[in-house]
Amino acid sequence: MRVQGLTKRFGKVHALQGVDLEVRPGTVLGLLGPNGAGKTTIVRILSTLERPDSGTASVGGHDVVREPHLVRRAIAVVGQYATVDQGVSGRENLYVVARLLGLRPRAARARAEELLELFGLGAMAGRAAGGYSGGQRRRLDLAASLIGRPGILYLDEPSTGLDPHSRKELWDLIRGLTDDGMTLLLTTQHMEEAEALAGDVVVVDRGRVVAAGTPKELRSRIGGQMLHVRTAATADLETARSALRAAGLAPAGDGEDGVLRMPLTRDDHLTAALRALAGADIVVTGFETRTPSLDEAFLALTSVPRDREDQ
Ligand SMILES: Nc1ncnc2c1ncn2[C@@H]1O[C@H](COP(=O)(O)OP(=O)(O)OP(=O)(O)O)[C@@H](O)[C@H]1O
Repeated sequence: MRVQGLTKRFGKVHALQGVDLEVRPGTVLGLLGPNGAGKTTIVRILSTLERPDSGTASVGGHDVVREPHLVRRAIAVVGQYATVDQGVSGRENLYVVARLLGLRPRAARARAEELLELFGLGAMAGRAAGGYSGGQRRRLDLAASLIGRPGILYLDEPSTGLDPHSRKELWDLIRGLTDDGMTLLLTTQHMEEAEALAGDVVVVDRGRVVAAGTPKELRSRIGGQMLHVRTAATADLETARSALRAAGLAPAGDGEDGVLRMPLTRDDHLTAALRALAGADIVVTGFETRTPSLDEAFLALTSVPRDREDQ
């Protein structure tokens, strides 16, 4: 899969502003970014559901604009919301998809059984899919997408809404797919998911690639420690943020949970932060350094200051 200089506008919204990325055959690329970053737009273009305004994209060697039918033949897409028919059994769901893809009844039945087994759905195969748990439904959806043996699979936020146990089960299944040589493009908002599944990660924010590398490289890029600042009054967090920015520092995230976070990428950052906060007219109730979590690393990568937006 190769994407070069992809742009896409929806009215005034610049959803993609020149995206480049590449997924090598047999690997998993994690496409990471916050809400509205442009992930779904990239996947929709690569699925031939949307045309780019400019730039090129090819999938399995086929251009998405000039050879959409060949692209569609090579891929399968698993969305955020299960597409299974809730009224019929898991077995029936897979059988119907297999028949729609042109398999004869006997081959369709065999393929359905094979996938039910592979995805640990054998025991509930005869029950209506509407009664399945979230994790079971997601597994059925994944199984349905694999019936035609696609070489390339797009997974859109595969574990959203699943509990930790079901999420791990799903991750194991997804890992198994690449052992069989499949190429995967995975979109997610969670660094943890990208690290669990993807060899390479591309971070997009506001329609641009802001970082690319292995999950480990991205985590190390923000340096060793993270500063956490709390203030007595919530409104003071904004004052603290402005004071840090004015001192040339780069606080990250929206402070939604009452904590302002900032990566400490240089030795003098901590002293500079102390000075900036001491000079602001606020009551600081917490000031501590921590090893960053993966999500904090991600936040730091996607926190482009507002004044640099859309330049
Ligand atoms: N059909 C559309 N019409 C208008 N605006 C759109 C359309 N599709 C996407 N957008 C806008 O383009 C931007 C990128 O959206 P996109 O859905 O690609 O983001 P995303 O990274 O997938 O977000 P999420 O994680 O929330 O799914 C957003 O500002 C969105 O509102």
